[in-house]
Amino acid sequence: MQTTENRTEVKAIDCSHFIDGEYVPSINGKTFENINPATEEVLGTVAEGTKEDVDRAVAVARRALRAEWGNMPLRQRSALIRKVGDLILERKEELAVLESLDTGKPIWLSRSVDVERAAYNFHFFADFMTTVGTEAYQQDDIAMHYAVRHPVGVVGLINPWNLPLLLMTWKLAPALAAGNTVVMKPSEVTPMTATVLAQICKDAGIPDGVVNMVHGFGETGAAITSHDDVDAIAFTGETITGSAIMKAAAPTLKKLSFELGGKNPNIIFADADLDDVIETTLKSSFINQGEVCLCGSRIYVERSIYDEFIEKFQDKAKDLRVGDPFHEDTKVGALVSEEHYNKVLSYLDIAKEEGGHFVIGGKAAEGFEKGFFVEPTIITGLNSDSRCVREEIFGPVVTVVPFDTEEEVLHQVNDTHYGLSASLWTTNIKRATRLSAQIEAGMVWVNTWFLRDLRTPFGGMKSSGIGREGGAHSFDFYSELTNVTVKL
Ligand SMILES: NC(=O)C1=CN([C@@H]2O[C@H](COP(=O)(O)OP(=O)(O)OC[C@H]3O[C@@H](n4cnc5c(N)ncnc54)[C@H](O)[C@@H]3O)[C@@H](O)[C@H]2O)C=CC1
Ligand SMILES: O=C(O)/C=C/C=C(\O)C(=O)O
Repeated sequence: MQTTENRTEVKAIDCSHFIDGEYVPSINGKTFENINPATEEVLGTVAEGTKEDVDRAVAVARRALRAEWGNMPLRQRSALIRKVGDLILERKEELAVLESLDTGKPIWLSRSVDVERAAYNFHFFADFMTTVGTEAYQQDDIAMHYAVRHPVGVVGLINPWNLPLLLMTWKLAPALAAGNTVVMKPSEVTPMTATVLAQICKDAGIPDGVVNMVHGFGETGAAITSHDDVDAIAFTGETITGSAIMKAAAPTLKKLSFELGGKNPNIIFADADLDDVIETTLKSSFINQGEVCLCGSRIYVERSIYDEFIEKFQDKAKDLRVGDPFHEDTKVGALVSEEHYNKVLSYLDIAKEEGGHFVIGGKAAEGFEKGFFVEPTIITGLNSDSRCVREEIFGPVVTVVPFDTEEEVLHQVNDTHYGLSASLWTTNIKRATRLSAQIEAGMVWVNTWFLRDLRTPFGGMKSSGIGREGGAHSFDFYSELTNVTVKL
C-alpha cells in the first residue's frame, strides 16, 4: 500500500534520548526499530534506554530544578510555556505527519485533534498558572495561616501510544507550569512526536535539563518509577501497568497520578435525538480506530428503539472508509502495532466462541497486503458475562445490548471494575440528573461524548485511575503545599 498520497515532504525520524538539552544515544548504544503500522516498513531507529540513561536524565533534571528554572518569575515561565504552544502550531504539519506515521491514525485527526490539542494544552496552562492561588485562613486574632506552593520536584511522565503528543503535553504543560523538571518516557511504539517536542521546548527557551526524555520499553519506565530521586509519576496506560508502577513506586513513596483503562458505556434511551445519537456513537465507537480510553465500547439501547438504532448505526458504520492514514477520506486507519492488531483480532474470535453476532465487521479489513487494519465491528447477542463486554479491547469493536428499565441498565453499566466515563442519552432532564449521579464513572457526558473543557476534573474511579487531571487538579498534583502559621 502506498502511504505517501497527500503527504507533505515530512520524513520519519530516528529517535534519540533528550538529556540536558541535547539528543543523545543510549549509553550502551542499543536501539530498536520503529515500525509504520500501515505499511509495516521500518520508520527508523529508537534509542533503547537503560537504568544508566535514566540515572543520567534524573540527575540532570534535579540539577535544573535548583538552577534558573527553580527561581524563574511566574510571568517569565508562563511566557516560555506559551511559546511551546506557539511552536507546536508552527510545526503542525510536521507533527501531524509524524503522529500518523507512528500510530496509523488518519492525518486529518492528527491535525485537528492531536496537534491542535497539544498546542492548547500549553496555551491553557500558560494562562491558568497565572491565576492559581492558595488557601489562607484568619483564626480570629490568634493567627494567620496561609499555604505556599512548591513544585513537587523531578516528575516522571510515562505515556501510551494512542494519543502520544496529546497525552504527553497534557502532562508536560502543567508539570512545567507548576515549576517541576521532568523525565518523559513516550511509548516505545510511538516515539516520534515526543522526540520533536523535546527540541521544541528547548527552542521555546526552556532551560536545558528541565525537559528530559528517555526512550525504551517497560524496563525503562520501571527504572523511572523505582528511581529514588524521582518525586512523582504521572502515568496513562493499561490498568495492570498502573498496578506494577504503584508497587515499584511504593518503597520511595512517590506521588502518583494514574489515568488507566476503561470499558465505557453509552446508554441510549428512546427519547434521545436518534440522529445525534448515531453521529456521536459513530465517533465514540470508531474514532482513532477505537483506541481512545474514553471510547464507548459497551452500547446499551432501550428496547423500543433497539432495531431502529442497529439499522441506522450499521448503515453509517459500514460506509466508514478503512485504510491509508494519509488519504483524506479515511475514517479508520491502521491499529498501532502487530501485537495490538493480534489482540483485537483475538477478541473477535472470542466473540464468535461466546455466540456473538457480527452486525458488521468481525475480521481483518480486506484488500491490504500489509498493515494492521481491522473492520469496524458491531457485535450483538452477547450477555453481560462475555469477555468482549467486560474487557478493554481498545479497537474498532463495540457490543450493543438492549435494555428495558433504568434499574436494569444502571446495574449493567456499573457491573465492571472500570469507571472512567459514560455517555448518557435522554431528553428527560430528571432522568439524566438522577442517573448521572449513580453511574460509577469519573466523567459522564449527557447527550454528547468527549466534550472537553480543560478546567474540569478528568480521570477515572475504580480500576480506571487514581486522582484527576485538568485545571486546578493538575496543578495540585504537580505541586506541594507548605502551610505557614503566623501568630498574631
Ligand atoms: N489510556 C488508556 O486507557 C490506554 C489503555 N491502553 C490499553 O493498554 C494496552 C496495552 O497498551 P500499552 O501502551 O502497551 O500500555 P502499557 O500500559 O503497557 O504502556 C504504557 C506505557 O507504560 C510503559 N510501561 C510498561 N510497563 C511499565 C512498567 N512496568 N513500569 C513503567 N512503565 C511501564 C510503556 O513502555 C508505555 O510507555 C492496550 O491494548 C489497551 O488495552 C493503551 C493505551 C492507552
Ligand atoms: O482529552 C484528554 O485529555 C485525554 C483523552 C484521552 C485519553 O486520556 C486516553 O485515551 O488515554
